Amino acid sequence: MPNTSTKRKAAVLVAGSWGTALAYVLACNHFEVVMWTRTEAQAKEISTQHHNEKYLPNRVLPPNITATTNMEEALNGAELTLFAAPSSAMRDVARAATPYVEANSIVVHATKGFEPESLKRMSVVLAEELGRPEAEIAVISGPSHAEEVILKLPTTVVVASQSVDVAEKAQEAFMNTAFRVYTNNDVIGIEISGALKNIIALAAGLINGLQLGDNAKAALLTRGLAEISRLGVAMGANPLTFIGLAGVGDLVVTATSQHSRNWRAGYMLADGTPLAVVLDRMGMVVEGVKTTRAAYELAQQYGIEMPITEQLYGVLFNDQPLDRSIEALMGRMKTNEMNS
Ligand SMILES: NC(=O)c1ccc[n+]([C@@H]2O[C@H](COP(=O)([O-])OP(=O)(O)OC[C@H]3O[C@@H](n4cnc5c(N)ncnc54)[C@H](O)[C@@H]3O)[C@@H](O)[C@H]2O)c1
Ligand SMILES: O=P(O)(O)OC[C@H](O)CO
Repeated sequence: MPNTSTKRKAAVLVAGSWGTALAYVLACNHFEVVMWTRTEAQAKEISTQHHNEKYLPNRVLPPNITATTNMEEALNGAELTLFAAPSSAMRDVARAATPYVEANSIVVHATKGFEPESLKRMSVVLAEELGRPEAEIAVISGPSHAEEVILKLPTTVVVASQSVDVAEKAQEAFMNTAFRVYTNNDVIGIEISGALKNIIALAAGLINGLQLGDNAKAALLTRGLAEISRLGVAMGANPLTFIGLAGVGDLVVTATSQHSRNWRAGYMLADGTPLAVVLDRMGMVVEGVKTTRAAYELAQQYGIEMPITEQLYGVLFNDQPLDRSIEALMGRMKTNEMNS
């Protein structure tokens, strides 16, 4: 059915905390936003009660955000299509959406992670499923907790695409006085920094939980950024991206905020709570867990040293005691700061 409305429409797939917060930004910018969600109950809650209680408790959504479980209804006539699924679900969501994404719709994703088995970046997964050139896909990333975006607290992010036109159209759609959007063309760097900072945020939660002090936290962030950049550059990123909003900006906000699910998961792990119990208690996606495995494997593929990732991998997946990990990091061979 052709969309005869003159209002600009955006589709947001799916309705987790980040999809909902970005839907709110678009709604503030006068888009008619239709979210796609898996369950009728959530679609009804959003469309009729204007709440998404599980993912953004106590927040009222404006009436120009509705939700549906019908993919065609969500995507029909949308000039912008935003994918905000967890990385492990991106391919399935994209595959279900593919027949209905408008040919001229700007495609943006907001996901911070890699596809678990293939280790592919999200724009690669989307390009494969949607049958679009990678160059036409944009990623939105940067220091941005949904809990603050929904309160209209000042937030700055980056939209990256190899296509200047796509990046500028996405910038125009999202930007407002509470939500400042920069453009960038380094999709690889933006996607890698957004994914890998979650590993360091998990480790930061552990450091806080173990009360290892501010010196340790500062060292973690700095050396964390060094290993993120090393892998990123090996994968084709621009090194300068890592000192930008999606790099150091997002690393700081995720590793120092109690809003962060990754930080909170690390904090809970510090007292010995098993990973499965932590994830169950969180009830929301903690991308850093799967990303630790992905980065560990990518580091081996690219021959890159990532000592923090390696130690966290041991803690998460091989029951390595935390004190052994600290010893291993502090007892590494003497080296030059600029080497590794
Ligand atoms: N929450 C934030 O502040 C924030 C900010 C920036 C980026 N992100 C990124 O956005 C992505 C989504 O995170 P979130 O915070 O919205 O997660 P969330 O846990 O709040 O919500 C996840 C949503 O995905 C849905 N979902 C899960 N598996 C699915 C599947 N197989 N098919 C369809 N739907 C599925 C869930 O029902 C839920 O609605 C992550 O990559 C995250 O790193 C989050
Ligand atoms: O809550 P987290 O840990 O998934 O982090 C949220 C955002 O990525 C912060 O920019």
